[in-house]
Amino acid sequence: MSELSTLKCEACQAGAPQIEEQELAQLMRELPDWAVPVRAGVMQLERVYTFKNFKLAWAFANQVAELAEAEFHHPGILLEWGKVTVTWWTHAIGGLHKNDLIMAAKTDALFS
Ligand SMILES: C[C@H](O)[C@H](O)[C@H]1CNC2=NC(N)=NC(=O)C2=N1
Repeated sequence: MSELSTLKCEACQAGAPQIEEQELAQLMRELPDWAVPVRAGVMQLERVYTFKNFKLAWAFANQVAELAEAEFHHPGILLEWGKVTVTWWTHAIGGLHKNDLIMAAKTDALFS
């Protein structure tokens, strides 16, 4: 269990700073299976989880949705046959906040 996954998201509003590059690099060591794409200038965290069939992928997608609602921090979730792609970023700041890394670690904890 990563240390990140034990943390709680902090309330984050527009104007909050994006995570610093150095802290991001350090914390990404706890998220080895996640990529950091930049889309339309927005830095994101993304991981593809694979499953034996659609039903298992669907169940995991639902768990991620429940987690997001519980933390009131929401990802992009792409559900396909045997795959779920989860993308975290903070809409309010148009980039990555430490909350996104916490949520990525919590998402990994659902999968393990
Ligand atoms: C209105 C606004 O979307 C809400 O305050 C919350 C909901 N969930 C959220 N989720 C994410 N990923 N980023 C946000 O900025 C965000 N804001």
